[in-house]
Amino acid sequence: MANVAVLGAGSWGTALSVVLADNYHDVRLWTHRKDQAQQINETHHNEKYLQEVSLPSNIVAYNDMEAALQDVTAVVVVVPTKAIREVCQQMKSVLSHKVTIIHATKGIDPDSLKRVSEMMEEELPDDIYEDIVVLSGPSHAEEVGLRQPTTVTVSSHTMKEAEIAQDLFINEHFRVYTNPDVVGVELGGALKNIIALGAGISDGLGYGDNAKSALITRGLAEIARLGTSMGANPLTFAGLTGVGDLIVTCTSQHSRNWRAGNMLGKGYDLHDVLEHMGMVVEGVRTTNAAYKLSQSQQIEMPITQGIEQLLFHGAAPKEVVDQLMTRGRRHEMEDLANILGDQYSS
Ligand SMILES: NC(=O)C1=CN([C@@H]2O[C@H](COP(=O)(O)OP(=O)(O)OC[C@H]3O[C@@H](n4cnc5c(N)ncnc54)[C@H](OP(=O)(O)O)[C@@H]3O)[C@@H](O)[C@H]2O)C=CC1
Ligand SMILES: O=C(CO)COP(=O)(O)O
Repeated sequence: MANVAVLGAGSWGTALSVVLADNYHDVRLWTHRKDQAQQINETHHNEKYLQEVSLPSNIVAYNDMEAALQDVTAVVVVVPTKAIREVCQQMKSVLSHKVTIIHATKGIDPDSLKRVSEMMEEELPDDIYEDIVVLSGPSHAEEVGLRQPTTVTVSSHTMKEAEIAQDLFINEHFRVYTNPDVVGVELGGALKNIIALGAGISDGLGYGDNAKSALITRGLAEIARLGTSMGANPLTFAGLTGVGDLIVTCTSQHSRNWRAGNMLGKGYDLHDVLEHMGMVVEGVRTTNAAYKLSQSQQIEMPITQGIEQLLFHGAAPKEVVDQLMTRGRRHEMEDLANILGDQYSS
């Protein structure tokens, strides 16, 4: 059994700690809030996130990162995308031995346009890890915390590191696959949040299942279009971290992105929506990142473009839907063949 640090005591860090604790690892759940660490250790509940889940005694909360990282063999980073660089800098200042590093964050940085593992590689010295492992897939913390059946994928350039992560997490409730396509796994998990905002907006406007299915399907096409242009394998988007995560995030009321979109569709203002959520809604910043990438790579992403207009330029939800529905005519097979490559062209 291993000593594992989980950096980030939000919903997902807490749920992943439960999986690791169920596998008999000693889990150090690090939080940047001293009062939260104390509260978790006293009550064995995380009162702010995932309150209903009772935490096993082999999860101990820490506020001191140096103490949390002492003698660990693996570190799981689960903070919002915007905190990744800061947390890596803190890690770098106190970690001197080699560990397996896994991240479970889903986003793209709108300033540097980097994926999370790329930002981590920029911030961390390469002598403290072999490779960064990405953990992604359809996995709402609320269900994982209740030990409901869940499947995820771990990905790294070296299979050995992905398999170490697979061994740490896999159990009878939490099935872990491996996939070597880091770019595809990471982009699928980040970009689906944009489409989930769209699905929530559609539901908030009172549109039905036809509209949502259209968003999921055409959303997948634009995710795969940008993804393959950035080096992803198109097959990855047919897997758990592609269509799998897209389905769960667009259809589950656990999804923060869906819920935020739903309020936007009902006419609430973005600032008020984010205040109300009180948890990270990654799709907002990632929409801006993906929009900028689509512009620089000249990739057509009409749904992302519409959501960018709605979030940041005052477009009304109904106006965005009207624009999407009245675009020029398209040939579906040509679109799909373009994503898959020449061998599929008719
Ligand atoms: N929730 C889920 O079901 C899933 C989430 N994810 C991904 O996991 C990532 C984290 O999400 P989630 O846990 O749900 O988010 P939450 O909003 O539930 O929690 C975020 C946590 O990160 C902490 N945090 C924020 N900024 C910093 C910082 N600078 N330094 C240290 N800690 C910080 C927050 O602290 P504070 O309380 O002080 O704000 C909070 O504890 C996201 O990228 C999300 O997309 C992936 C799969 C499932
Ligand atoms: O990534 C998730 C499920 O796989 C969580 O999505 P939300 O951030 O929208 O809740």
